[in-house]
Amino acid sequence: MRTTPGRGTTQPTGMDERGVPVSTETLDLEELRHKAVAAARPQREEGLIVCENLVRIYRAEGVEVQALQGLDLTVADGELVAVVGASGSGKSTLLGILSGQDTPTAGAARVAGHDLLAMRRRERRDYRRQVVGFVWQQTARNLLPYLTAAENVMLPMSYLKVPRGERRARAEELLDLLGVGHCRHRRQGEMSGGEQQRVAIAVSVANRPRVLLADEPTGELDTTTSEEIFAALRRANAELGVTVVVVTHDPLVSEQVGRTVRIRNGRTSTEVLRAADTGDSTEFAVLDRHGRLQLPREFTERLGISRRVRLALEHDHITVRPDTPQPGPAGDGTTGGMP
Ligand SMILES: Nc1ncnc2c1ncn2[C@@H]1O[C@H](COP(=O)(O)OP(=O)(O)OP(=O)(O)O)[C@@H](O)[C@H]1O
Repeated sequence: MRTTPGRGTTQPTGMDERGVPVSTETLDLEELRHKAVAAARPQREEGLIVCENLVRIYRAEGVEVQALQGLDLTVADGELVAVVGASGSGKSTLLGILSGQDTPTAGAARVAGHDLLAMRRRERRDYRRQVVGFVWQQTARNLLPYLTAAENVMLPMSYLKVPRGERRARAEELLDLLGVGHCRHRRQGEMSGGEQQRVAIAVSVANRPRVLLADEPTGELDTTTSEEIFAALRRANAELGVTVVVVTHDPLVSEQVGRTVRIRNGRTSTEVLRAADTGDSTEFAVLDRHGRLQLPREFTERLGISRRVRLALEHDHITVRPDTPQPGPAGDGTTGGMP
């Protein structure tokens, strides 16, 4: 006998494993609860960094801003990935979450086995000291002005109580690796912007983090100096094995790194992969785990696509067409489409 939904009356219809009578309504609710939990549970994906359906909503003075709207991103151990996107697309928000400075509103984010939504204070502190390193855009923000370059690199190691001799040796090794060994005795004001950023990279990797996060590290630099910074990031990635995620506005970045991920409206939309041997780049649309993809605005505007499209499965591709037929280029009545 079923209960009437919403009435609050429950009729015993069976026994649970302890022999306690269970109503149909209880069973239904239990089942629904299990289903909801299973649906919300992210599918485990391999990767050093795994973001699934990441949402970050800011609330300020009664106004809500959805900075991340279900972002998926997987970065393998040892990768160097650039994140690009228009201003306000959510790049810094993503980096703030990955660095452990901010927590997402919903979704899942794991970095090197740390669940970024569940971290308590102590784990978060250790995570920020040892698992991730950070380089900011503002050169002045990365270094303490009254310390020399070598002292700046040694500082994070002192938090982990690394012996002084070891600290000095590693600082010198890192500064040499990044091409700024000549700056070891200089203070911030005695170095160029590019040198300061390379010292900042040395500081960020001093404690051997698994991940290096850089937010617009070339934002205040000219093109040549920017290339030096990307070369330093590639060096840190190749020689130290640190996984690098760099947010940038630099339009030429896809020539500097193997993988460039574009964020649009708080979600990953496209990726450019660059072949290591030929240097050829190919752009892909990103398909999320629900099969959703974002069509490039220039395509949809060109074909007047706004709310709906027609999909057709061909033997080796899918066509996406406007819901109303468009005249072909030669006025031949064929429809415009996107193979
Ligand atoms: N603390 C905050 N409070 C309210 N809204 C915020 C806050 N931080 C960011 N936002 C909003 O969230 C959205 C994403 O911001 P975010 O800084 O992540 O973008 P971005 O892609 O890094 O932009 P930019 O390239 O200009 O730095 C924007 O609409 C921004 O106004």
